[in-house]
Amino acid sequence: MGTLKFTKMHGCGNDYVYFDCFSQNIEDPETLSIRLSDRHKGVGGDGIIMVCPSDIADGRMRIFNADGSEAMMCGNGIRCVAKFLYDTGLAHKKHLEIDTLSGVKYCDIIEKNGEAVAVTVDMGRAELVPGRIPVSLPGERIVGETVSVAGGEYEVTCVSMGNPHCVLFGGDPMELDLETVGPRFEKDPIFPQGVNTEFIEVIDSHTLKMRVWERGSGETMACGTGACAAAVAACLNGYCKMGEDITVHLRGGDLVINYTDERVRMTGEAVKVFDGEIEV
Ligand SMILES: N[C@H](CCC[C@H](N)C(=O)O)C(=O)O
Repeated sequence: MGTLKFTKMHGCGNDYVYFDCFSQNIEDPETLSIRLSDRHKGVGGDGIIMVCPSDIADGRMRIFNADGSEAMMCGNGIRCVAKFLYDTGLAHKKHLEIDTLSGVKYCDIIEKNGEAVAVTVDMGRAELVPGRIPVSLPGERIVGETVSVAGGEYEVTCVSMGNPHCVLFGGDPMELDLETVGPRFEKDPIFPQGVNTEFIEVIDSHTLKMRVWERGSGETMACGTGACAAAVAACLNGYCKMGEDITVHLRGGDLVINYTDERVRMTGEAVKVFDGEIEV
């Protein structure tokens, strides 16, 4: 038996248990994520995130959903990883490079009184080719297409931000029975690796309201890659304009997204809640 030091952090209420893996090792992160994500018997969170050393960047992020599955990318998580590296001195730099399973991402720290309070992330290019999302549908891209999915006919736009997203536009997402419809999208066979699903109300050409059902974690208070996918989809469907800032209102807070052909940029908070130790 031993102990692991952790830091609880969140971005817009999307909370994870973070581990400094420069100085400690985690044998079985899948099992640990399932155990610690439990909000009654564990620490509580949407998963765990390991902050690891890297030969090619200032650090490397590994993220595990609450069900133990490892994901390719996490937008709220990478902002907190940047904050962790900056605040702890592991990489006390305003411009940080963080390696992920979907490549190196570039982060700019926004600091106040010597601490990182928010981060701007270059999330890279949005991927629209169905086979690379992946989604098993014909065509060069899936934008505003009505398809049979989740037991019904829905108009969807599919985007990868390193992880798969399915975006739908409609009325107030707070009126949705997300517990019922979310898993139906997540597990639908047209998404061979599962999918994160965003339900969007367009408020105006610069503002979206979003609710999300995340692959491997269920409803979360926010999803950074999901907000990026939603802004990309809003531009592709003509609700918003490329190159202009789009504010996405999520249940846990706001993110500002800017989408161009070359890259998607996201800005949002990164918050430390507490440090702790856990017996393993
Ligand atoms: N559930 C996601 C990973 C977490 C993404 C989300 N929390 C974010 O902030 O981007 C997946 O399996 O692709």
